[in-house]
Amino acid sequence: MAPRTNGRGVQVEDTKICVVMVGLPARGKSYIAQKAQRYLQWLSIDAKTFNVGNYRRTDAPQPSADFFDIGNTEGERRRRAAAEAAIADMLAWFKQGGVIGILDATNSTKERRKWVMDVCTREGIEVLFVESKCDNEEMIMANIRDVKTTSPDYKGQDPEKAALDFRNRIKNYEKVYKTIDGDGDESDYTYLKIMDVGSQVIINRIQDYLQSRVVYYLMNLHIRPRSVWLSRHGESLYNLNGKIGGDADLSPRGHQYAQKLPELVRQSVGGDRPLTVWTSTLKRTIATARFLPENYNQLQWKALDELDAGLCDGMTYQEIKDQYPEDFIARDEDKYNYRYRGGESYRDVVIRLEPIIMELERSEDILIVTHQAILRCIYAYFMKKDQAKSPWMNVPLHCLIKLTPRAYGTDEERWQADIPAVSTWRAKGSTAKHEDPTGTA
Ligand SMILES: O=P(O)(O)OC[C@H]1O[C@@](CO)(OP(=O)(O)O)[C@@H](O)[C@@H]1O
Repeated sequence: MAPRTNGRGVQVEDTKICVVMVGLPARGKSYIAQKAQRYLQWLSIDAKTFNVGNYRRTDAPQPSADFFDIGNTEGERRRRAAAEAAIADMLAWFKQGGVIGILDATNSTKERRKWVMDVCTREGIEVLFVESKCDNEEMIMANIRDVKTTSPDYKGQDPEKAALDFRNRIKNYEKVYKTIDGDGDESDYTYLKIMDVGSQVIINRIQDYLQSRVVYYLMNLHIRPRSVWLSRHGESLYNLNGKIGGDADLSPRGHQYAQKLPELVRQSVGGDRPLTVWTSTLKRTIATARFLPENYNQLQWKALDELDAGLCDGMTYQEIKDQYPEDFIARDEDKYNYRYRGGESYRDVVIRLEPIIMELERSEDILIVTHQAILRCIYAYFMKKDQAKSPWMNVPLHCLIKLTPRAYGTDEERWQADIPAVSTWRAKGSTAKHEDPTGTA
C-alpha cells in the first residue's frame, strides 16, 4: 500500500497484515500464532489472533471426527460459517486500527486460501501465509497429547478416546490437505513454510519490513525443551544508598550472593549441565557472574545495561523529586512511556531488547544476570504482563527465577538466596529509599 504522511511530512506505515496459518491439526499452528501475537504486542504492535475453532465451538456442541470429513456437507457448511465469522470480526478489528491479525485455522485447501486472499485483498490487507508442515511423528504425538488434555473440544473426555477421535480428525483433513507448493496462483503468494519446526524453511515474496520482521521471528522459534534463568546482580553500593543507575561495585552482601549463585543455579538446573551466561557490561552484573563454573560460556551485552536515567543517573528518588518535580510526577503517571531527560523510557528499553529476545528464542538454556528494569521487560515478554503493570513489578534482589516455555504459556519457579538485601522496589508516589513491597516489614 502507498505510504501515508502524518501532516508533518513524515511518512508513516499504513501496513495491515493478515497472517494466515496453514497446516494439518497438531502441527503447532496455535503455538506459532500465540508466540507471534505476544512478540508483536510486546513491541507495541497491535496484533490479535482469531481462532476459527473457537467460532465453530460457540454455535454447537462438540462434534465427532466425522464432522471434519469433506463429504459431511453440514460439517463443511458450519466450518465455512465459522471461518466467515472469524474473518468478519478480523476485518472489523482492522478498521478500528488493528495492524496484524492472525487467522488460526487449518486453511488446508487451495480454495480456502484463495477465498481468504480475495477477501483480504479487497480490503487492502496484505496476506502472509505461514504453513507449518511436519512429518515428525514424535512432534505430532506430543502435540496430540497436548491437545487432548488442553483443547476445549475434548474437555472431560476419556483421554484415549479423545486421542483416537483426534487422529481420525487429522485423517479427514489429510484427504483434502494441499501444501502451499508455489504452483499456479500460489506462486504469487507471500508465504513462509516451516518444515519440521524449523529444520527447513521456504520464504516466498516477502514484501515489506513488517512482514520480514514477523518472518524472521518465526524462523527463529524452536520447541526443544529449555529454560531461561533470570537474576538481578547482587546488591550494589548504589542500591544500599537508594541511588539509581551508575556503575557501582557490589556491597559485601552482593558479593555473598555472587558466591552463592553457582549453588542456586546447580539446584535449579538439577545437575551439572552447563548454561550460557549473559551479563550486561556493567561491573555489578559481571561481578555477580564471576564464580559461575568455567565451562559456562559468558557473554556481555550492552543491550542488557540498565535503563539509562540520563540527567537523573546517580540520584536518589528523593533528589529527583526535589530537582525535577514535574518529571517525577510524569514518570509515576506513565512509567512505561516516560523518558528520562537525556535517557530512556521502558518503551525504549524494549526496542533495544528486541535482538536479545530474538537470540533467546534461537537459543537453548541461558542464564541472564541483569538489572531491575531489564529483567522486568524480559519477564513481561515471557509472562505476558501488560505495559502499564510491568514497570511496577517487584523483582527482589538475591533471587533466581527460572522460566520454562511450554506449548501454551511459561512455567515459573523461584529460588531465593538466604542473603538479605535492601528492596529497590518503589511504590507510586513514594520516594522512600527502601520499601517493603509486601507491607509486612
Ligand atoms: O524503573 P525503576 O523502578 O525506577 O527501576 C529501575 C532502577 O532500578 C535500579 C535499582 O534501583 O537498577 P539496578 O538493578 O541496576 O540497581 C536503578 O539503577 C534503576 O534506575
